[in-house]
Amino acid sequence: MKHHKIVFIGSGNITSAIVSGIVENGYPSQKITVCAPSEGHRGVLAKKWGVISSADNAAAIRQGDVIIFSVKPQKIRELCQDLCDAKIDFSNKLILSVVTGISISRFCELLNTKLNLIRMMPNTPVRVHEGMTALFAAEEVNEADRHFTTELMCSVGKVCWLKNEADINKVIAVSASAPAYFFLFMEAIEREALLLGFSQERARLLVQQTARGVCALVEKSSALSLSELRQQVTSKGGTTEAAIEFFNKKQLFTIVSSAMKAAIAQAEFLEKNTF
Ligand SMILES: NC(=O)C1=CN([C@@H]2O[C@H](COP(=O)(O)OP(=O)(O)OC[C@H]3O[C@@H](n4cnc5c(N)ncnc54)[C@H](O)[C@@H]3O)[C@@H](O)[C@H]2O)C=CC1
Ligand SMILES: O=C(O)[C@@H]1CCC=N1
Repeated sequence: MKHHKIVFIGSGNITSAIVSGIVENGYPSQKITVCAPSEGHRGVLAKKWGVISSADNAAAIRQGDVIIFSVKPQKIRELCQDLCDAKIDFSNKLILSVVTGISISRFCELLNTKLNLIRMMPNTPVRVHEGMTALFAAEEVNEADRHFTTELMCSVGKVCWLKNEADINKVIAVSASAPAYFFLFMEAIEREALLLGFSQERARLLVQQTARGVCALVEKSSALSLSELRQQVTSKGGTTEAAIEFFNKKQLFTIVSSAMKAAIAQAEFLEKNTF
């Protein structure tokens, strides 16, 4: 992989996960700058991974080849206004954005220029090189930039390219927000294990190792559907059946469907109402 100078604008959760993942996998830390107004997270990243840290977005962007926007959507307008005031030339840079709810056309409008922009929707497991990242590029983005972005994110997990920008909002519901759904489910099982009298350490082990085993089994069993794997655990008249029947009675599928629709609706709301 080419080692371009990468500048992250925003040093929060997802930047931290990507930076940790790519540096651990050999991306040279001195080719990475992390920006944020306050020392906090960027200081931690600089100390832990040896990346460069800066409070000056404009100066960092000027010397960067690849700029990754990684701030909350609510911050983007003010940020772009500052960058417009600084009269930055974006023409020879690859712009990557993980920002939810900001379309390519909106970004160009806010920065008042055409951008060589790829939207990325990663998830926090990039931290352990097991991320899932969806990508969408504007038509004019060249093959070399698409290739660099694919390689960068493949170094911390799997990548898929989307044909429609609108699918970014769907991917948020399916894979970007989804780690939180799995954590929530694990939390619920862990909490009940504690109430059943297991120690914190034992409860965590039981939940964690089960989740790990489930993922490994799913990966090894590509010929079986998820439903078939579930049925292999569920004996007629047995314990699992009793639990699954309860989930079904409470309409777990409807709950999950409504939750995912809520995530998509929020992405669409942010698209329309961030400004
Ligand atoms: N956390 C996640 O799992 C994922 C987040 N995203 C998206 O990534 C973006 C960032 O999310 P998080 O990292 O979770 O948020 P966060 O709140 O943890 O981090 C935001 C960062 O932006 C910085 N910031 C705020 N204003 C700034 C400015 N003017 N200039 C430079 N930096 C500034 C903050 O100091 C902070 O470091 C959001 O748009 C989110 O939707 C996308 C995929 C997954
Ligand atoms: O909750 C959020 O808005 C971001 C987008 C995907 C994961 N976290």
